[in-house]
Amino acid sequence: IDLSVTWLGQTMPGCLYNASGVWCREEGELEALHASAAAAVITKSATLTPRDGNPEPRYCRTPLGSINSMGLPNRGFDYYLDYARRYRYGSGKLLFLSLSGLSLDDNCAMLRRLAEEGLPAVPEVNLSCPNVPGKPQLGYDFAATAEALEAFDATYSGLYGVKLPPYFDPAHFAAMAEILNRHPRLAFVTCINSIGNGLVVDIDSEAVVIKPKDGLGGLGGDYVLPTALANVREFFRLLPGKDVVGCGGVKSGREAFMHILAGARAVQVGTCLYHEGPGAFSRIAGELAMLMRVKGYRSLDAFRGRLRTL
Ligand SMILES: O=C(O)c1[nH]c(=O)[nH]c(=O)c1Cl
Repeated sequence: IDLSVTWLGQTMPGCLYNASGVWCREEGELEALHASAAAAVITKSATLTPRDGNPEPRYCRTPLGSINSMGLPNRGFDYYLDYARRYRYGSGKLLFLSLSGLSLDDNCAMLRRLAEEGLPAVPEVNLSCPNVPGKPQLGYDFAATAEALEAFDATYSGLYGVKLPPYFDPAHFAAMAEILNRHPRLAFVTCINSIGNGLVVDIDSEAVVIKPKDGLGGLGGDYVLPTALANVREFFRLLPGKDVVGCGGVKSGREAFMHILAGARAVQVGTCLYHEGPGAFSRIAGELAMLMRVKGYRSLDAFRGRLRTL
């Protein structure tokens, strides 16, 4: 059973890695991911300067997944760039740097700095952080997204990707695809980020469960799987020549299989990784391999994007 993935001009040993934000803010966490069965590593979304993020409690586990309003706590771009300078690319495990500047200038400054280093690390620009008060999600502003991508192309000459928020309407899928298809070096989109601004209520305390934004936060886990699969399948259809990375609701080989069937090139794990730790990657990979064996598939190419309609 071959779980390897060839994309971005490289071959990584498997198809699973972490969702940005989870188990990837500190170097020790990143090293634990690299040492695990994860096939790649992506860093916590970086801002130009370090951030403490929102007041706690800002993350809560629920029976169906998670809610978070972290507020972009991170060590700042230089910390992750330094890690990228020392990363062992020879392992075959790709390194992605997630960038989430608080302005277009900040995103371009980080892309410019990354371009100057000429490192194999691949940028994934986050268009979808839902938890910085006063900052609407760029990915829901089509004009601003179009402007940003023009600036990214002018700043960064390599391949890059974007992390998209979930969309919920065919007109929005079409509008975003029309914009994304203008950019040949935009090699992949990662679908989806958390479903923004959910509200979890604790009926015993009769209160919300996180402090920021009066309890509003991004949802992950079982809550988001059908929405994640829809975004993967729609953008797989609408973005010829680009890769789609599936993210959302993956907690076993079953959901990883669904994402790949929907068209995902590779699959990220967030909420499940937060709760289980990096051991989740070998478990999920083993379950996926077993599923493929039972179904008679020897590689991911044998079923990627083959979701049947009725
Ligand atoms: O609050 C966060 O840090 C956060 N939380 C999310 O669920 N997605 C994001 O992209 C970010 Cl940047």
